[in-house]
Amino acid sequence: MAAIELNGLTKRFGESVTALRGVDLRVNEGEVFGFLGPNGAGKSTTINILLDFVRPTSGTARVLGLDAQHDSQEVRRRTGVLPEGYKVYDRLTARHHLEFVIESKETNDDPEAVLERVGLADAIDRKAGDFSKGMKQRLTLGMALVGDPDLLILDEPSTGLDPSGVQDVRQIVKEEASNGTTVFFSSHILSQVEAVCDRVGILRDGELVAVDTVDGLRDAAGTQATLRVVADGVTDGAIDAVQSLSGVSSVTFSDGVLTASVDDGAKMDVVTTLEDHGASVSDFETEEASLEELFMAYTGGGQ
Ligand SMILES: Nc1ncnc2c1ncn2[C@@H]1O[C@H](COP(=O)(O)OP(=O)(O)OP(=O)(O)O)[C@@H](O)[C@H]1O
Repeated sequence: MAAIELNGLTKRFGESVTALRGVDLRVNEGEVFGFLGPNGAGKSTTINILLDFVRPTSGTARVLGLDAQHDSQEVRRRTGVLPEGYKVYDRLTARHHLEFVIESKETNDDPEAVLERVGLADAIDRKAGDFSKGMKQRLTLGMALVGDPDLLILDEPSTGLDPSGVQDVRQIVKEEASNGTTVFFSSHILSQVEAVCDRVGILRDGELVAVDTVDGLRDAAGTQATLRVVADGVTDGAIDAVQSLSGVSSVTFSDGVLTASVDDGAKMDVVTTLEDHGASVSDFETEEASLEELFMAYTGGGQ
């Protein structure tokens, strides 16, 4: 069974805005899936349809094998959600917020243990209205974790978080996934997405333009890796020879380091060509295209 299954999902707002255009997507159970796209691409609209906060114009959405519209209560009971821009209740404490979710989900979580996980145990009896932006976000994440959900939907979970908060989110996503929870999350922090996701989907202007592992996206986009070679005795002739290799571009040499953009198969050609021209190579490394570069390649810019 798929944890999330979208078929031909289309959403129009009024006459002029089409937020989603026939999106088909299958997210497997237990998968950590990163949902990416520039501002306004349709990520939140998709998430809102999964939770029946928004109704699609056409197409279907199934969540945990249930119909997102007809079975929305059951979907929400089994799903933990961190919605975009959630407003806390200013006069209620962190404990009260959690008790509210624990009651409505009819679970027996310990509020203190949940807040411990999100780094907020010390503030358990403080009013949420006095919390910083990051503390509010931590509280909202804690609320999403209540009841050991089968599916976690996190819309921009790292908004407002400091670096240690970003790391906490990463850790929690990993823990949840290792317990079999499916995690579906949108984020503009692509290094974080790359670190935790099994697969990513890239939405552009309401259309899903890519769904794959990060490695698969690299292969499909044909992006080149950056190769750096530390070598002595590199002559102009050696540099020219490297430059003329197929699958190699943007060759520069300074301070004893030759840098080049290379296709997958051309890395060793660069090293052997340098050696054939009398250079002595002491070290080399390659850096694959980052998810950020891939994102740019698939969307033409903008996060
Ligand atoms: N309630 C609404 N009424 C009218 N238009 C809407 C509504 N909700 C979303 N839209 C429009 O739908 C499009 C997709 O918006 P959405 O919020 O889903 O994007 P997003 O990918 O989540 O963006 P961001 O990264 O900025 O959060 C945008 O053009 C937005 O203006």
